[in-house]
Amino acid sequence: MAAPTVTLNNGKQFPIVGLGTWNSPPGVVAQAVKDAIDAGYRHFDGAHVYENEHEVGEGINAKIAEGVIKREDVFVTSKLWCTFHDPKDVRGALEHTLKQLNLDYLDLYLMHWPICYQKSTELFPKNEAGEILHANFDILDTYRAMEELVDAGLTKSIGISNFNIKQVEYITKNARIQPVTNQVECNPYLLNKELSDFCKSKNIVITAYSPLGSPGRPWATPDDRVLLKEPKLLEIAQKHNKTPAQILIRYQIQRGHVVIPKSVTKDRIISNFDVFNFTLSDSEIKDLENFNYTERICSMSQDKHHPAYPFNDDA
Ligand SMILES: NC(=O)C1=CN([C@@H]2O[C@H](COP(=O)(O)OP(=O)(O)OC[C@H]3O[C@@H](n4cnc5c(N)ncnc54)[C@H](OP(=O)(O)O)[C@@H]3O)[C@@H](O)[C@H]2O)C=CC1
Ligand SMILES: O=C1CO[C@H](CO)[C@@H](O)[C@@H]1O
Repeated sequence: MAAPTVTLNNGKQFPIVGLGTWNSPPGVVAQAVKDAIDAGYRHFDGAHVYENEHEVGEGINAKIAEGVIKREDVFVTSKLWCTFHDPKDVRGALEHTLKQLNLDYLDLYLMHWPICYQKSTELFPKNEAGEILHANFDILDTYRAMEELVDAGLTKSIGISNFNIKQVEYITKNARIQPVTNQVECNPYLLNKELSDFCKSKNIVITAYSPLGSPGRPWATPDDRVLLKEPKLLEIAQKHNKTPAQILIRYQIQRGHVVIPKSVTKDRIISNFDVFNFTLSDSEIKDLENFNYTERICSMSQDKHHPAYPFNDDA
């Protein structure tokens, strides 16, 4: 089955379901990418900070070499990490990612966070007291350096991630090249309605990350509520003869979002893509949105004093 897409504000096609790759270990992720391509995925979400881009590229290139896909058939996303916000470091960061992926261009490059750190070989540079070494580049200056990457043909599109409404507005009002997406956490524990509506009004697609509640995140504790085990979700899944994960992925699609579930498990990779043959009713969606529990998985709380920290207005 051809991968269903949405049309971005620059006319490019963005496959609605992509494979997430955070916490996909080296030694495993190349096979996951290959399994995903065989299952019909044409969209891969990566980042410098995931430290596995070399293998993500290996998986993609293996399938190109086999003749299963051509480069132009897949949509490859990466993200500018917080240590490279200085406009003069932006191009080098993308070139490094392309080298890791062994690709000539990206389809989409996102500013991973509006917050930024001092340039470093460490991903999270810290002082001796263990505090993050923040930097203070204006997100618009960093974004303008990303616009030049489109001009240079190094990426087809650019976008943002973890930006709040004010930050999205600041970029859209001043950008020469509009961001195509804002990639943000979204699942029934974090609905992000206002942000989603605002982005829609600006013709910016929401890409929903941690759609399954990120059960494998490194800091999950036994006391955390587990989205995939919510009784109402299990009931809806049973009714449709679908898995709870398929219901959560379908929920994002019906909100008009693009969605990037991560898995390195072949049968999950396959079933997470089998979400285009059923529809949730309005009342089922209401039930999913009524779990009465709010959780932010990626809060980056160590950065809450940075002037561009996006979640200080959150309840
Ligand atoms: N822009 C940003 O700041 C962020 C972006 N992201 C992106 O979004 C992607 C997805 O989010 P992520 O936080 O990884 O979490 P997800 O919500 O996608 O959950 C992934 C976890 O769910 C498990 N899983 C996958 N499919 C199923 C299934 N069918 N049934 C049961 N369990 C399942 C996976 O296990 P297993 O792999 O073992 O099968 C893994 O432990 C990331 O991988 C990354 O690409 C994520 C966080 C922040
Ligand atoms: O994409 C992400 C996953 O992990 C990172 C932390 O290690 C987050 O900062 C980030 O948003």
